[in-house]
Amino acid sequence: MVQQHLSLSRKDKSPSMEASNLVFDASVLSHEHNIPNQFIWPSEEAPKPDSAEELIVPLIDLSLHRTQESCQLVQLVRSACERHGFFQVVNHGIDPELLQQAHRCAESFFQMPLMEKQRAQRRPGESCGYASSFTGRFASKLPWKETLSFRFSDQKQSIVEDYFVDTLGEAYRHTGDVYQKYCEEMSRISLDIMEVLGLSLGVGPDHYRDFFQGNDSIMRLNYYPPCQKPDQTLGTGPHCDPTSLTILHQDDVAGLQVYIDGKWRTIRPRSNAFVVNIGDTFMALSNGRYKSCLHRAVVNSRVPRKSLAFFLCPQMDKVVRPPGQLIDSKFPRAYPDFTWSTLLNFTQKHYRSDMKTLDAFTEWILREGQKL
Ligand SMILES: C=C1C[C@]23C[C@H]1CC[C@H]2[C@]1(C)CCC[C@@](C)(C(=O)O)[C@H]1[C@@H]3C(=O)O
Ligand SMILES: O=C(O)CCC(=O)C(=O)O
Ligand SMILES: [Fe+2]
Repeated sequence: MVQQHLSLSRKDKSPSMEASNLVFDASVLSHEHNIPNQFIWPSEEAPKPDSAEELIVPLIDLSLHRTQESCQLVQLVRSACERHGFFQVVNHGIDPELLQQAHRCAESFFQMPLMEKQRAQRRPGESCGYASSFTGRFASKLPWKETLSFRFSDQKQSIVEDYFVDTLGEAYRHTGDVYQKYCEEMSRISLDIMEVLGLSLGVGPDHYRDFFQGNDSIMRLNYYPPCQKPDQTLGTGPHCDPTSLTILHQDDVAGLQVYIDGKWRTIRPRSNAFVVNIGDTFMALSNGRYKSCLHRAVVNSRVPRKSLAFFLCPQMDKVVRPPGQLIDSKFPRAYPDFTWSTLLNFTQKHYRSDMKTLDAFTEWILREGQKL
């Protein structure tokens, strides 16, 4: 049976899941030269002052999928996903005006006073809402960022627009409409990418597309205010996304870094491209053939940085299990069956997502008998 609500006693929680009493008000802290200790990361995790080299990841022309030239695209995707799980998509058909509006609406939201943003305050244990850093959620290694997260469902017509109007009022209908359209576009290109991933793994174009039909995804607006000590903190700490596929658009400020061959490397922003990466759930769906790779976001002392992240997730109770064709003696079953609902709960209530989430989760479900 699927365990929907995991009850966790306090003693089960790791110290990093404890809350701090701090308030992160970016309008004050971005000018502060002495940043609070809770934002200072240990030196082995803090970014080095020398700038990271650029990581060149393949540019996938999405307009070529379902054409005779798709063969080349499929090969590029396969080699990127076997190596590190990062690639970019261009010619995706997303209206540049919609993209611009999505950035503008994020800018307007985050520039409002803290009190106004807190009307959408994220509640403990929930993955949606506004968070000014994660002061109420974690005690140390706090991220230098503000986020606004909300749910998108392929099956609920105006879920995003309703979220904005219900949480922030009628004045946010336009913003809600922009993100509703943006998420619909993200969902559309996710399914196209799923076709390419299916072909690249030899299971055909429909297998993963069908699996993610009716997806129940998470959209997150990330806002990284300037920080006067950018070498001591991180905007988003090192982690692998627990979700299935992430489609990220960065504004024109660099900050995304991927850990490859023992080094942090930057993926520079390109206004016409989305950065796509494989998450832990897709790694499990590919039976470990495709990598969910460690990445982070750094901050700078001069300008704010924004990124828009669409985290593709399956329906909550869908069983995450790789297709039979991907299980053989070279690739025996790598992870047990699980549901996205259980993994999401694990990351929100029990374990702070990092580079080891999937292994920690696997051990946990086997130990706790949360298996299906
Ligand atoms: C399901 C999710 C949890 C996080 C948001 C989405 C996908 C990525 C996860 C996250 C970004 C990984 C790094 C740590 C985290 C706490 C963060 O810094 O935002 C993670 C998100 C979260 O748990 O809120
Ligand atoms: O802001 C970025 O560039 C990356 C953010 C990220 O990795 C995330 O939100 O999961
Ligand atoms: Fe991420």
